[in-house]
Amino acid sequence: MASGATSIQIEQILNIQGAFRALALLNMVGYLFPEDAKVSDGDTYDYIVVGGGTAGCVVAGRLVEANFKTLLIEAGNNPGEENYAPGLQTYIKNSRMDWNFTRPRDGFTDQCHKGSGSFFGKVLGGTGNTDFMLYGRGNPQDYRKFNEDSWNWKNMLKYFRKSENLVDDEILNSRYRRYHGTEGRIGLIKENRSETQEYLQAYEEAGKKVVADVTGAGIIGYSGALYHIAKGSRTETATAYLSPLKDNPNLHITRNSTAVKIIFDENKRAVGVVFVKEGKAITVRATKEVIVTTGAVKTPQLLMLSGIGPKERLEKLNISVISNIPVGKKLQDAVGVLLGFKTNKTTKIMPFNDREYPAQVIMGYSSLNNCSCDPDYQTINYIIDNTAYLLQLCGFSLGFQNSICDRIYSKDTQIFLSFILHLNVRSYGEVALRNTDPFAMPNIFPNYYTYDGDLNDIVDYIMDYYKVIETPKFQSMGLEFVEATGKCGQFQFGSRPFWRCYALCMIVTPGRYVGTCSMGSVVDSRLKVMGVSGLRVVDASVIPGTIGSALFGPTVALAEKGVEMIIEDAS
Ligand SMILES: Cc1cc2nc3c(=O)[nH]c(=O)nc-3n(C[C@H](O)[C@H](O)[C@H](O)COP(=O)(O)OP(=O)(O)OC[C@H]3O[C@@H](n4cnc5c(N)ncnc54)[C@H](O)[C@@H]3O)c2cc1C
Repeated sequence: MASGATSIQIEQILNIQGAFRALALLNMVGYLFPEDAKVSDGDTYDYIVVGGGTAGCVVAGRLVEANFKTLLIEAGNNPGEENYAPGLQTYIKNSRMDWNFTRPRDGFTDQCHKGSGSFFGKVLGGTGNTDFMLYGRGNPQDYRKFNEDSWNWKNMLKYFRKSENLVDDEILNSRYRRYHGTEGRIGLIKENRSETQEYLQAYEEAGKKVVADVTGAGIIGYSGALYHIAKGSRTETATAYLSPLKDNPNLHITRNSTAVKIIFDENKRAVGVVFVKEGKAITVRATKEVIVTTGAVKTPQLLMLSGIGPKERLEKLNISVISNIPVGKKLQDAVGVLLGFKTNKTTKIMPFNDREYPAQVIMGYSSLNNCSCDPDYQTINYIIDNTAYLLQLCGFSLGFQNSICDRIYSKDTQIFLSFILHLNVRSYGEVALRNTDPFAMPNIFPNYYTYDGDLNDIVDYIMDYYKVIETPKFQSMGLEFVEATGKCGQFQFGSRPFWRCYALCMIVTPGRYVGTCSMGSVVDSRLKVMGVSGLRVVDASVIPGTIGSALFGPTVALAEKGVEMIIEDAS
């Protein structure tokens, strides 16, 4: 092990980020989007969409296509080159495009990390323009949590198909073809590199079902991952939905503009928004609706600052209550653990190609009960030849302490990482106002493992998954588990106390925040905010419980469905 390998890599990231900061001044991808709109106090639009992220760009784009004069208010600026080159994703964290949300240390789940937080996009395109680009859609069981027939899996499939443009012969020539779209806005690929095939074969020999595609028909099995990437470039909603409308006079975008309050008339109808740009407060009006799409952390904050939220909390801050509903209350995130393995496979030295995803990824769904069609846990498995990337991912993106990443690191041999994620956590957290300053971060309390059963489940899932690693094929590839924590050795290896200790230290929280404006308690099934009119929320915050995949795909589909309802209601 090279001493301090992780800290050297992190230093390199910081240097390169300095170069990206300078390049941002050139606004190199600015030509893809409309110029900033000149917005004055009192300007009126049909619709105001607050938040130009994953959902917001879909909503604004579709409204403009339907000939509505629409203002999109985005706190961030245009993206940069690093957003579009898949190999440069690591450099986005902690940059100008990161909200830098932090959460209080709980002393329990933060034993082995350098800080507590997650990076969410503050940029046109939002978190879909900064995320890890893995594509998923969840499973039918996840959509039962909506408790609304119109949002069940079968109905959502229409919007997944509508949004997707999948290019992959293996899937398109298989029985899974019918679950995917090929003419939508979001380009998708599945990489079929040779190393992936070898690992898939190992899963198959370990008794796992290997299929062409596990992204959501309730399949228990393994396949190569899908990515929201096309032709070597990240696909996301700003370029997909706004760029084609660049010259449309109905599309108005104001960047570097932070919405601070929604305005209501005496009938509790949302009629406008106040936002701050370059230190100046500007009030704009909507004749039809205000649509909030600022994501699972900022949407509850904006609603609460505007008087929509739990009465007792708002009154403590002297905010006049317009609608007493449980905004912020049902925060959930997926939670899981990272297992690191060394292998006996020599790394392939390949020239760095920023247009390629930096690792090969295999996605799997498993159930403890062999008869069940509903998966209990997901595994995301990274085959890493680029060992610099391993250190960047471990020490920077995931924020583990450097000593942990140094233990997993191997200079010359391939590393295999398995993330095991709980698909049905029962712990709930909260997003709450810290104060009435709209520029202050809200308090984020994810409350991981406050329901102890979640941690016990994770231990079960690790023990179940570990049987795969012990099979002859994986052993012939030299898979050797790394006890990276350096502190769980006091327990007998493989025992429940061992895995419990390990899972707490090696906890991963993938930023799948949902539930803070949950359907059924904050919005109705048409995404209208309860107790007021003229206001909807259309983003990941309305999803009532964890989804069994990363959230970009589900959020795009949700936005397609949401904006269809908005347009229906306008006529
Ligand atoms: C670290 C991380 C990795 C992830 N990796 C993946 C992945 O690999 N694959 C995947 O499918 N999903 C991934 N996700 C999740 C997924 O990308 C997001 O959940 C999804 O994009 C959320 O969409 P959204 O529209 O709800 O919010 P966002 O896309 O975050 O959009 C919110 C927008 O509102 C803006 N905004 C916020 N407040 C204001 C305000 N007051 N005024 C004006 N604008 C405002 C923000 O700047 C942002 O642009 C990841 C998430 C995280 C945190």
